[in-house]
Amino acid sequence: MLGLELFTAGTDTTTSTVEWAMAELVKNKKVMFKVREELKNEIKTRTVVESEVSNLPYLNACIKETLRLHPPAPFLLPHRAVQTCEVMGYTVPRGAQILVNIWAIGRDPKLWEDPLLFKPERFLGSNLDFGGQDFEFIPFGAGRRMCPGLHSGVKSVQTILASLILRFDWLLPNDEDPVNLDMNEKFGVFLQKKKPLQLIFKDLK
Ligand code: HEM
Repeated sequence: MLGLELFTAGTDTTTSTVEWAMAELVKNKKVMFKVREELKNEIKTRTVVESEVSNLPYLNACIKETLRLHPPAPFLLPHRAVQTCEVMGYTVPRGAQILVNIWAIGRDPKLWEDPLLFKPERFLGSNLDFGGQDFEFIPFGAGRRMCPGLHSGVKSVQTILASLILRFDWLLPNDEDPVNLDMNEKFGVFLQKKKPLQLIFKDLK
């Protein structure tokens, strides 16, 4: 049972993050160029292994920026108040169900400059991390019930993206202009791309 829970909690979240990151990279050619350059400089093997992906600041900034704009669990998981408390002048009664809208927090113009733009640079040279301490950015939740799969999830996303970026050029079918790529979302427990991303991979050699 635990294995099944870990499997379901870990797969949709990880694949959704990879899909949104790929969509943003296809759409933002300059970002893709920079991330590919970083990977070419740092990774010398043809097959990327997990131990190689930890020191890739720009790739990591791209992953953070993806999770800011497209958190796979847009309301976290439902929580319940264990006791009555006051939050910003509101009374939250004991037993109330709490949904935290991290999708909206990630796009709040009071917290983020140009919130709707995909700008990984905003995370470079910043200590802002998804470890649950910075409440403006909690794609893995925070506190006792935060995601136990954070490290393995991030490692998987890093390794998958690094492998695909280094090895292939990514093209949209029918010569579609990436600028017009459909970025609409389908809301649910997990946030998915409404139109699944389709790409053609061309071997970079
Ligand atoms: C990019 C990948 C992932 C993201 C963004 C993500 C995000 C989240 C979020 C937001 C929560 C709810 C936290 C809260 O409500 O405070 C959660 C819970 C959970 N995640 Fe992940 N997750 C990811 C990968 C994984 C992986 C790989 C695993 C397992 C191997 C996993 C296992 C779990 C489990 C078991 C819970 C429930 C924890 C509890 O209720 O105490 N997750 N995750």
